[in-house]
Amino acid sequence: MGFLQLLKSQFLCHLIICYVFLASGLIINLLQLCTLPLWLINKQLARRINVRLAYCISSQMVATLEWWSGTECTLYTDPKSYSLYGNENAIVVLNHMFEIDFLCGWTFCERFGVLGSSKVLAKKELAYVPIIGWMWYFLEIVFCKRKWEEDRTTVAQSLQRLQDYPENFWFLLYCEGTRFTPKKHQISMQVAESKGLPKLKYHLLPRTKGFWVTVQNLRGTAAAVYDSTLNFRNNEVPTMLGILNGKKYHADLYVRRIPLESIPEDEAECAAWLHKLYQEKDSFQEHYAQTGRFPGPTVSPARRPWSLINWLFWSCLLLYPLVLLLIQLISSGSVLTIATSVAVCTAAADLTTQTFSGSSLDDRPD
Ligand SMILES: CC/C=C\C/C=C\C/C=C\C/C=C\C/C=C\C/C=C\CCC(=O)SCCNC(=O)CCNC(=O)[C@H](O)C(C)(C)COP(=O)(O)OP(=O)(O)OC[C@H]1O[C@@H](n2cnc3c(N)ncnc32)[C@H](O)[C@@H]1OP(=O)(O)O
Ligand SMILES: CCCCCCCCCCCCCCCCCC(=O)OC[C@@H](O)COP(=O)(O)O
Repeated sequence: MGFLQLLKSQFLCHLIICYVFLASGLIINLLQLCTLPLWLINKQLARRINVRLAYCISSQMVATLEWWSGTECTLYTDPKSYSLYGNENAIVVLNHMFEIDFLCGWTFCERFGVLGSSKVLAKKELAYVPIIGWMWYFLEIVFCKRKWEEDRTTVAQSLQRLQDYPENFWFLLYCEGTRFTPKKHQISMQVAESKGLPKLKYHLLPRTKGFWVTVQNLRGTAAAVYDSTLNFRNNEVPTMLGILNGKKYHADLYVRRIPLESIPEDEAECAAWLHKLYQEKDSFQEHYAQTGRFPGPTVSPARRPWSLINWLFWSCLLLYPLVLLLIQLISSGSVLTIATSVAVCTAAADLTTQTFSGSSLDDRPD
């Protein structure tokens, strides 16, 4: 293990990264709150400011993936579509298999300049997660309760509001609705069988209602669906904790651009179209399992320095008072104060480990 790798695995480094993220995140949430009166006066300006503030939060996680862990992200796509990425609104359909697949998605958003404005159809519970969830409120993220009777109107209304969004955005949809596990897969394939649909090997059966409502309400707003299929080389199982430990992964993303006009408007036809899409996605994963690559040409869009610059800015700003506090603490010589501080840090460390294990964020019953 080299010196740099040893450094990256040190708990103190993890504590610093998390401290900068949490402290800056709460400051940014507060700044976002201050933009509320502006919404009444100039909504578009308020939206643009919030896009930039959100970038300051999400790009820190991207910086951890790109600059700390050095994870490589390769894009398999048609060169004709490539020039459109980042220059139009799009609905992104992504498989949900890995703990960090959203982070890889964010990395591609960063590289195509749409990170601050990127959106997702997220479960309502995530709205209450400090920093990310609160940030999402100001980004007009669409939340669902996964109760169709309620979602059909609330989701449609939230999507309609995006019609005059002043920046290009990608809207992420995990049609599988939850992360892949063998147990969920088994149940989902029983549903497929009962509906007379072909079985999938690498995906859960897609939930079609969210896709249909999204396509219908973003017609005229989004130009295309980006059908995206993600996998990792050499059967890597990437985790947030691995990223924090500086472990380098190799992500491959296969993207097909499908014009929105080619997707059926009728609900049943749209559902059948989505099922067929997932059968195709399954065949791409099979191809990956057999050959170690997706079909078609590859490009590796370069990482940009902004996420690193943003992280360095917040680190300088927030580590300075922390160092001063530490010096004061040690020079106070009080055993009780020092012991209390160590206990608080240990509790924070425990909380971070639990958060990174993802258990609280990812808990739809099988
Ligand atoms: C160039 C680069 C390109 C790309 C880069 C990639 C990405 C970057 C883009 C953007 C990044 C932006 C942000 C990312 C950041 C973070 C993301 C993090 C987290 C968010 C993740 C989530 O929260 S996922 C959970 C929430 N989302 C969803 O659930 C979406 C999918 N669900 C739906 O669409 C649902 O239909 C619904 C939620 C709208 C409603 O759910 P409900 O349960 O009420 O209804 P359903 O229709 O789903 O259920 C009834 C029907 O389902 C059948 N059924 C029953 N059991 C199952 C089963 N196990 N599997 C499948 N189907 C089942 C049932 O039979 C009913 O069938 P009907 O025929 O009667 O409809
Ligand atoms: C700079 C980096 C330092 C970070 C330190 C702090 C870490 C805080 C991390 C918070 C990240 C929150 C991102 C939200 C994304 C969570 C993904 C998720 O939760 O997906 C849910 C789906 O799967 C469905 O779940 P189910 O309920 O169906 O199962």
